[in-house]
Amino acid sequence: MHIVVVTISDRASKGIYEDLSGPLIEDWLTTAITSPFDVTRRIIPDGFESVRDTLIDLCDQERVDLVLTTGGTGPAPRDETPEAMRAVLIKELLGFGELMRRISLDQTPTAILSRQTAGTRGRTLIINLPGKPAAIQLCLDAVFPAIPYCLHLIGAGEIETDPNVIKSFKPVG
Ligand SMILES: Nc1ncnc2c1ncn2[C@@H]1O[C@H](COP(=O)(O)OP(=O)(O)OP(=O)(O)O)[C@@H](O)[C@H]1O
Ligand SMILES: Nc1nc2c(c(=O)[nH]1)N[C@H]1C(S)=C(S)[C@@H](COP(=O)(O)O)O[C@H]1N2
Repeated sequence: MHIVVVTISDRASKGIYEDLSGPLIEDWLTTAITSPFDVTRRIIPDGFESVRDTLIDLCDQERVDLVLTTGGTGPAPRDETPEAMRAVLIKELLGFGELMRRISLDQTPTAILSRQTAGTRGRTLIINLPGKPAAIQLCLDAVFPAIPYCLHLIGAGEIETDPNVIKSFKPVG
């Protein structure tokens, strides 16, 4: 199970501020997943080509099972993560963005500004999270119960979670 966390931020990629969201995602995964996996992190600038080329490389060359991105989902001119996703995904999974926006509204009214989405390309599942560190745990707690089954359905690696942290749901039969 190979997982890659991609932080998408002009300023974090230039070292103007420290990337907090990428490490938060890695820590969350380490707490929640009990089966063998490895996780690597990348930090890239915002922008359509930057995000598209990174995601295609991770899916088609690196054959990563799960890609979690953070940042670039808002309405600002340089926020082009959703446009890049549209160029990369073969199947969009709209429920991920819908659930994360719904749950995030309890935290902030600006949750509706995130255009985060998810989907698959080959045997890779890609999920966007907002850039704000405060969004990470909330969004992962919300959507992760469905991720092991999704990975199973697309023929990616199998994943087990600690039921005290995340109860994965797998339909029987
Ligand atoms: N990866 C991150 N680590 C730490 N803080 C972050 C991260 N991403 C976003 N933030 C925080 O959330 C704020 C808003 O994030 P947003 O993604 O809108 O940044 P931005 O204004 O588009 O600029 P940039 O893309 O250069 O980070 C940032 O100013 C920063 O304080
Ligand atoms: N849970 C949660 N979702 C959130 C936020 C947040 O603080 N918590 N910030 C919102 C804000 S202010 C913006 S602009 C959008 C897009 O952020 P991004 O461009 O960093 O991805 O995510 C939104 N979703």
